[in-house]
Amino acid sequence: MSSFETLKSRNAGEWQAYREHDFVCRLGAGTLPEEAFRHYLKQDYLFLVQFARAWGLAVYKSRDLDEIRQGLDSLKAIVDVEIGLHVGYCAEWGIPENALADLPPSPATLAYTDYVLETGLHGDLLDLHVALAPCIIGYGEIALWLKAQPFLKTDGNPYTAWIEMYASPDYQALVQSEIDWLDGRLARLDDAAVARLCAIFGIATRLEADFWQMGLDLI
Ligand SMILES: Cc1ncc(CO)c(N)n1
Repeated sequence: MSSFETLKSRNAGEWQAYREHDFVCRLGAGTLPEEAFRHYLKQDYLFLVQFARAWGLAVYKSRDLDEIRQGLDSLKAIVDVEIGLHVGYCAEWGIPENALADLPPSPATLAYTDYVLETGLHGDLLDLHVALAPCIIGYGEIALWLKAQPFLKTDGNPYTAWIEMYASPDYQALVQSEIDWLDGRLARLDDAAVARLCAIFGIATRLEADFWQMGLDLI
């Protein structure tokens, strides 16, 4: 029987490269250049706006009211809470809101957001969730992974608030509900359908790793 674990284990190399990317390790060690983090934060604002659209698409791709409610809850959480927190967080890092609005997206941002939206547009609700899984579930796993690493710097690490946000019980509960939803859907599929979804998951995971790399390359 397939589950979220199947998507991960069949893309083990991609998943590890994403979770343990140099950008992530340097965040944990507190050695990431602040310019790299600022660049990442700005591009992540653009990502979150497209992420909100992806949940709008999930509402449209829904087949019943329960699915509509689930998509709507996620859309509202992003628009009302997450983007607001992100704008506040950017301000603390010296990036004013008006610097975010007409920012040009980096190629890595475009590649990732276009892939998610394109996958959802042409596929069904499960395709869209699988394309979003590395992002929703990955950040939760990355935060917990970092907290278990011997190189983690806790005192005076400027990135502690970021790590704690994704390690928080609130975020972890969101991760668990996404895993549960995916497990329920994946359990019913035949091998060919699972193989197709593994391919989507692998591409989305690689594009997430490219998003980290973009932070280091400052483009
Ligand atoms: C690129 C990216 N992936 C995932 C998340 C988690 O919401 C985020 N904020 N940004």
